[in-house]
Amino acid sequence: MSLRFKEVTDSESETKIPRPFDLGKRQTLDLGNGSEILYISKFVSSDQAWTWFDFLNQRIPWTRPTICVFGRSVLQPRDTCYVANPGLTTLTYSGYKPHAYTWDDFTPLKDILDAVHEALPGSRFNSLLLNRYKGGNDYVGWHSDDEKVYALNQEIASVSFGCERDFLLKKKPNKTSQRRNDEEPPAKKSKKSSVADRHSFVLKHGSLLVMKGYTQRDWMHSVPKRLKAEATRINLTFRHVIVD
Ligand SMILES: O=C(O)CCC(=O)C(=O)O
Ligand SMILES: [Fe+2]
Repeated sequence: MSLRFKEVTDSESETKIPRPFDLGKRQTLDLGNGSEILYISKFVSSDQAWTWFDFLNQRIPWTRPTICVFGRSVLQPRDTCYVANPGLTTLTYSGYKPHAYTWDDFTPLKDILDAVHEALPGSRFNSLLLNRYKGGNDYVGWHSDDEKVYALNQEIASVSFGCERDFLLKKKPNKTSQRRNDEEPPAKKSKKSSVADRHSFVLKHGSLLVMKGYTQRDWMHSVPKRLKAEATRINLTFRHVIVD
């Protein structure tokens, strides 16, 4: 059923290819209706992940922009930076248009992108949103990455470094799920939706989480405040802006 993980060990790639990447255990979570989460807890070794963390923490030109939420201007509760292939449509989210740096500005980002492409055959990401959470007060609220520049079924690959944080998923109350649940008797309906419509992951240092299929159309995600999480976390979400 949808709550169970399927585990696959890709031990061949570990022994044959010398690299800092350990694609050991892959877990998949079927969210239903064409949405799926893939999680690789040891995507990169801890040492490699700390090397990249230090580079990103020190060298990325982090900014904390003012964004517009429900018509009000607020300081975004985390630092951010954006990198994209030249010539792509400009990204706008919450009324904010981040400056697009190029991959050449930060060479290690190309290495991380290569590692992600290698782990996800067939993927071709062309942009990257970086987030830095400087402690448990920093967060990202419930949202979907469903801006017009992305396809409805775009895959997003999320790499985490530093402090572990909870990543939550919540199903949108959409028509698709309504139609499916209409076939159930009312008592069973509410119980079923409360169990399977929320999931959480602890995103580890050096991990890769992939939101696949229609996850952005049908689900929301968040990284909530966690007052005990004192250390800094850096997260990279690789995306694909539609090219006409
Ligand atoms: O920090 C994370 O794990 C998620 C970030 C995120 O959802 C986003 O940048 O859209
Ligand atoms: Fe997101």
